[in-house]
Amino acid sequence: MTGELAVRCAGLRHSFGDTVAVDGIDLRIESGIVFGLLGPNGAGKTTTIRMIATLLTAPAGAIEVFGVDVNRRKLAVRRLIGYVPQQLSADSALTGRENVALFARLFDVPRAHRRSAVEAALHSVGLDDVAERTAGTYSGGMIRRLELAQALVSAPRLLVLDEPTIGLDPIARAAVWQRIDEVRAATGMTVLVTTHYMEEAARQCDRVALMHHGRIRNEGTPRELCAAVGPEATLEDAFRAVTGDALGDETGEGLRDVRAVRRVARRVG
Ligand SMILES: Nc1ncnc2c1ncn2[C@@H]1O[C@H](COP(=O)(O)OP(=O)(O)OP(=O)(O)O)[C@@H](O)[C@H]1O
Repeated sequence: MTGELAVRCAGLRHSFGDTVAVDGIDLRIESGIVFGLLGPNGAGKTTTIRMIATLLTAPAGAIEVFGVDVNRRKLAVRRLIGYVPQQLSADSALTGRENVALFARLFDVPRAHRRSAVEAALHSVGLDDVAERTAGTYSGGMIRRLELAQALVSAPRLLVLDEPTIGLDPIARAAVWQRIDEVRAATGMTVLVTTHYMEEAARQCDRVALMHHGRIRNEGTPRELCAAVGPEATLEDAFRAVTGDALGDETGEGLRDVRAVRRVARRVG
């Protein structure tokens, strides 16, 4: 580990009207790690990462990505980041290859390298064989891997994933993480992921922050956070210990109430 910071946030806030979504967050994410932002629906995770990914302006607070100021140099930051949103970002009418090529253009991959970058991204997620099929014919797990390829095509130093495995079966979830792990091993890419799958976070994340009502309530390695609660404690226990309630429920859906499907239904091509 180099000690270089991939992300630094200080005093980050955001409100939607009267709703305070993010209420003064400080974060330091070291380069090269997988960092998990955990919490129930409505905790403020998506709002936080959208500000880090330059998609939402931070009205208060400072954010730097690899030392670059997000508020002042949005375009420079965008070149460093691959972002996989919770909402569907693949076009079901385009082939897998066309979808990735579109992102290569959008993210300014130099024309001379575009074709090889697209092929490398498709290969890295194991979709080479189906690249000529329209995305509308893909399974949920394949769509998620296609979206990963879209985010990876610009060779980001920071990959930001919003609930990357929501609604996927265990095999598809494992496949998504396997691909992420392989790219990390090859490139040293940093990963920032939001999730409310606590077991997955315990397995995949080097460090996690527990978020509740717009604030970070605790941060550390999964092992540290669990050990602080008890010898047999899980991350869910660690979460309960800091929030003091039955796992959040900030929007009426509990932490355990995993939405069965992605927010936007897949169009069938
Ligand atoms: N565009 C918006 N307009 C109004 N309120 C919003 C908007 N986006 C988020 N909120 C509210 O801000 C709060 C934080 O939402 P956010 O989506 O950041 O939480 P989250 O932890 O990512 O949860 P989820 O997993 O459900 O997305 C919630 O109360 C939510 O209803």
